[in-house]
Amino acid sequence: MINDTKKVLIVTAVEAERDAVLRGIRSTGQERAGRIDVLAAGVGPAAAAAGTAAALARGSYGLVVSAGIAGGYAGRAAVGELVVASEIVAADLGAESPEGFLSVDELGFGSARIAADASLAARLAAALTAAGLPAHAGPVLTVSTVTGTAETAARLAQRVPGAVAEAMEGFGAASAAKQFGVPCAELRAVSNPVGPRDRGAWRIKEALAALEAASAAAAEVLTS
Ligand SMILES: O=C(O)c1cccc(C(=O)CC[C@H]2O[C@@H](n3cnc4c(=O)[nH]cnc43)[C@H](O)[C@@H]2O)c1
Repeated sequence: MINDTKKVLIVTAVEAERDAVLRGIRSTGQERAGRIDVLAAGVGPAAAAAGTAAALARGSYGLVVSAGIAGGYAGRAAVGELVVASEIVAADLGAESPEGFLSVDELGFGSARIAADASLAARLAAALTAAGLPAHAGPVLTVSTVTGTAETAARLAQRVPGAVAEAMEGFGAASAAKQFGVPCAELRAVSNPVGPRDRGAWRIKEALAALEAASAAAAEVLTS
């Protein structure tokens, strides 16, 4: 925790993710659990931003963590593995043009990238690895539409070299944290490969179990 008088806010999309995070944190002890609030704010960047901003306005938090399940990019993060964001990238925020995609950075409207707290991200990845959980650090993309074709997967992987995973809330939570001057992180468990849509192949139970284990392993780093 960056400021030990303040609490940690973990933001998930859905209640199943929130419950997995809470199970993991509570397994490490009540005192630690009392220093972390976990909020299910809804699916997508707008819900995450609104929910995170409302919580930050109400409470006194020193860190925001976007957490949940995610799609993993081929060769970067496999189903059941964890990812820790080095940066959180709004990968589809911009404009199409005949010459290709233009990011908001190129359009001159701010930035589609928010850096995660680098020291925290490194300590998180190390804690997961030390607990025997496979973890990969790199850019985590935020998309408003779940990737469902090999073409889109390839395009996004090319747009953000080194991308390890995609989800739908990180940039929203991180934008709210940035507005409040609070550092942020993103921690996800991979439920599916990014690529041609096959919802039946999503391993949600396995990913939620990995998220629970990761939350237990991460609790000390988040609160110290
Ligand atoms: O049906 C269930 O039991 C269930 C339990 C937990 C979570 C879910 C979700 O559908 C969560 C949606 C959430 O997952 C993220 N996600 C997962 N894979 C991807 C992906 O390939 N691309 C983008 N986002 C992904 C995302 O953050 C959604 O909010 C269901």
